[in-house]
Amino acid sequence: MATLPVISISPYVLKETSTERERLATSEALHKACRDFGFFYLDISSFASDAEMNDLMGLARKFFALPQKRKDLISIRNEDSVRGYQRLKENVTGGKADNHEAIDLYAPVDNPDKTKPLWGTNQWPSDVKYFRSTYEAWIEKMKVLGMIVMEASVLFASPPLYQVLIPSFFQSMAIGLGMTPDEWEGLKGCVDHSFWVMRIIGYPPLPDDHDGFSCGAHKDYGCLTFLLADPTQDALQVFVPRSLAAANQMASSSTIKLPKEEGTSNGVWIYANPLPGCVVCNIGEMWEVWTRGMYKSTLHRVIHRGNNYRVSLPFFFEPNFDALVKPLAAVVRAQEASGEKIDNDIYTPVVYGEFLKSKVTNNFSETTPATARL
Ligand SMILES: O=C(O)CCC(=O)C(=O)O
Ligand SMILES: [Fe+2]
Repeated sequence: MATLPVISISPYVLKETSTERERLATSEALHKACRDFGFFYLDISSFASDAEMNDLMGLARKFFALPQKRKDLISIRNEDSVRGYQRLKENVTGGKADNHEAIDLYAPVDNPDKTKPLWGTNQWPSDVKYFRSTYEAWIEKMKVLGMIVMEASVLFASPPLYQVLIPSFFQSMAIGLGMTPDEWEGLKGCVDHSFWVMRIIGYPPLPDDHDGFSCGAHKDYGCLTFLLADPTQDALQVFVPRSLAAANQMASSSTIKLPKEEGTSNGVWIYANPLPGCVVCNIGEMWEVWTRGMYKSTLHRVIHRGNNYRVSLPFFFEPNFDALVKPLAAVVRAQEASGEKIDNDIYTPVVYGEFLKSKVTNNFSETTPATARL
């Protein structure tokens, strides 16, 4: 059975030795995957080693194995209610407690003030040696990867348009979604101080009587997610419209009615099991706004019923906190040229930080869980 697309980023990582044809093939594959699924495997073996990834996993496991009291020392309740450690079931998605615990780290801010949502200071476990330095190094790498993938994916978003309108740029690598170089600079300026998020998540097996999921169905908020997960099988599920799953011969774990935010047709949940050397990559809601729906931000969830303790490490490469995210002129040109009818009201401009705040401040009180999705 087919899986989500697998795309190697190595032609962009090893730019000196790759050919333009290889880079274009990667760009085209990224564009198609973002357009069709919003989810794919990114082979990063040319960019990060197995040893690095294993170290991150090992440190996370050491932290989660600590006594509850030691973990609570860095509780989100000491801080701005999002930075730090959340106990099992403290995270809520769609009104239901998620069966996971996690450390959440956010981009550091100037003049931190923990009374302001999202504006506190990160909390690092002092009980696990090398935790901070190892994760800081990984975060720096993921920021670089974010920029590489952004540039690589915008290249091919509407090739026919840029071949027709700006043929002189056809050989150039800086064109993007039919973007002029200035437009690409503008988009880069929306992500060059990414308000990134790193989550270190631990999932005990989901009890049969738990009213909810390991992580309930949601879309990611921002730009690009790079998820490194341990080898546990059949935990992360991605929602794919039925026709697309059938056309790609994808196995489904279950069939359900499409969730209401996705429309009314049927869809299936397919597994996104980890592949060696790869992160699972998906796009967040800001890409949907930038591309007026050309790129899909896809629902996903985690149901971990196995009997091991699963660890996953998503890094969210997000827009700048103050970035104004609005449909890209190049996409509007492409959609108008193709005569596509787009409902503009769905994709109204949004300042990323405001959008994020509205997502995470739903439940800022002592008695209710501190963070919530959807
Ligand atoms: O643990 C996973 O596989 C996915 C977690 C996730 O989707 C998230 O934290 O946004
Ligand atoms: Fe997610």
